[in-house]
Amino acid sequence: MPVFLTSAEADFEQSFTTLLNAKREDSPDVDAVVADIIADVRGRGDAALLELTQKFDRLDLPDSAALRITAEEVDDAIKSVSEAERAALELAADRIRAYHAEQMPENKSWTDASGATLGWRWSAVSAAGLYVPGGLASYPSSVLMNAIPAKVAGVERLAVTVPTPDGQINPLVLLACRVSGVDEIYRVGGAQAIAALAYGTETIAPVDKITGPGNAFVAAAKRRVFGKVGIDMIAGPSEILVIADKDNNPDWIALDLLSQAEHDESAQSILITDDAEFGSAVAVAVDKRLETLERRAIAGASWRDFGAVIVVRDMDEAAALSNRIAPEHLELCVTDPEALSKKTIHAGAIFMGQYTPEAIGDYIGGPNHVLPTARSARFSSGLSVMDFIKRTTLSQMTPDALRSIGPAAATLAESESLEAHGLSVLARLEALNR
Ligand SMILES: NC(=O)c1ccc[n+]([C@@H]2O[C@H](COP(=O)([O-])OP(=O)(O)OC[C@H]3O[C@@H](n4cnc5c(N)ncnc54)[C@H](O)[C@@H]3O)[C@@H](O)[C@H]2O)c1
Ligand SMILES: N[C@H](CO)Cc1c[nH]c[nH+]1
Ligand SMILES: [Zn+2]
Repeated sequence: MPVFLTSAEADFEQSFTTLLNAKREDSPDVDAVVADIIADVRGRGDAALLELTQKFDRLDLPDSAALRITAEEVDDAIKSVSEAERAALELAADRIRAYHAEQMPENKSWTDASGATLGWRWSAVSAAGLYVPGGLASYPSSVLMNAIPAKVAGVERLAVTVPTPDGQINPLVLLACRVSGVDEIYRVGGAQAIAALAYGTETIAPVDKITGPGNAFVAAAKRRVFGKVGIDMIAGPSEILVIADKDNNPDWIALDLLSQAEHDESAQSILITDDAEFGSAVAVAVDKRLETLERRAIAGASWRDFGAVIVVRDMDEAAALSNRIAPEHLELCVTDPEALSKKTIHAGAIFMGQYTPEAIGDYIGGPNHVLPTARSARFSSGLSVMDFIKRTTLSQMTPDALRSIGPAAATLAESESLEAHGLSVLARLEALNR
C-alpha cells in the first residue's frame, strides 16, 4: 500500500519528511570497477573497447572498424520500422526542434559611460557525445531529447554510443539517430563508452560534452570524467507529482501516476488533493489498473514502496508541499492551473490542466524530458540548448575608456602585489599621455 497522509493530522510533518527522504536508489559500489575500466580504455584504446564489449555485451567484433555502425547498417535496420512509428518519431522530432529553437539566447553588446564596449557571445561546443542505454528496451524518444537540442545549438559533431547486447539493437534508436541528423554511432556501452568519449581512442575521437542516461556504471563513469569533459546531469529514477481537485476522472489520474511508476521500481508517484474521497478513489483506480498493466510488477513495486496520496486543506498548502518535493514532473489538474503554476516554482516540468498528461511531455509536446530528479529542481533545470553552448565575454577599451577606468585597475593590482598586472595598464596610459 502507498502511504496515505492528511496534512491536518498531528504527525504529518514527520511522515512527510520521511517520504521526502525515502531512499530511492540502490547504488552498488561500482566506482572501483569503473575506475579500472576508464584506466584500461585510456591505456589501450580500441583494444580495450573490443575486449570489454566481448565481456559485457557478449559481442565479438573482428576489428576496430566494426565498432562503428555504418549508414548501410542503419538503412537495413530501419526497414523494419512501421510507417506509423516513423511518422510519430518525425512529428516528435519536428516539435522538439521547434521548441528548442525558441530557447536560443541572443548575443549582446553595449557601450557604457566610460566608452568601453562590453558584451558576450554564445558559441556551441565543438563535439558532443550522447550515451544511449542499450537493449531492446532503450528509449528512442530519449535519443531525440538529447540529440536535437545539440543540433539546434549548432554542435558540429555528435557521436552516439549504444551497447548492443548479443548484437541486438532497437531499430527505432537508429531511426531516431537518423531523424536527429546523427550519423556517427558506435556499438559500445557502459563505462568504456564514456571513457572513449572523454579521452578518445584510435576510432572514437574525444568530445567536449557527454549527455544521456544509463545504469550505475554509466553514471559513475560520467561523474569520473567530469572536468575533462562537461556532463549534463546524473538523472535518478523518474518522479511524478499530481495536484488534482475532485473534478477529475480518478482513472485518468491513476494512469498518470502509473505512467512514471512503470519506468522503475524506484520511481515515485505522488497525488496531492484537497478531497479525501477523491484521493481514495484514485488509490482504488491505481490498484484496478495494476491488475492488467503489462509492467505491473515494476509499477506495483514503485507504487507500494514510494507512492503516496496526500490530502491537504487547500491548494495553497498543496503548492507549498509541492515546492518542498520539487518534483521532476508536476501535473496541475485543477480549475485554474495557470494561477496555481505561479505558486509551484520548484519543478522540472509542469503540465497544466486535465488534458495534459505527463506522457505528452515524454514524447511529443516539445519541451525536453531529461529533467532534474531527487529534488534537484530546487536549483537546476532540464536539458536544453544551454547545455550545448557556452558564453564568452567581450571587452574593448578605447583610449578614453582606458584613461577613465585603467588607473583603478592599476591601484587594485598594486594592492594585490601583482606588479605586471598594474604595469600592463600603466604602460599604455603613459604612451597615451606622451
Ligand atoms: N532517464 C531516462 O530518460 C532513461 C532512459 C532510458 C534508460 N534509463 C536508465 O538507463 C539504465 C539502462 O540500464 P541498462 O543496464 O539496461 O543499460 P546501459 O546501457 O545503461 O548499461 C549497459 C552496460 O553496462 C555495463 N555493465 C553491465 N554490467 C556491468 C558490470 N558488472 N561491470 C561493468 N560494467 C557493466 C556494460 O558495459 C553494458 O554494456 C536504467 O537504469 C534505466 O532506468 C533512463
Ligand atoms: N519519463 C522519462 C523521464 O523521466 C522519460 C521517458 C522516456 N520514455 C518515456 N518516458
Ligand atoms: Zn516516462
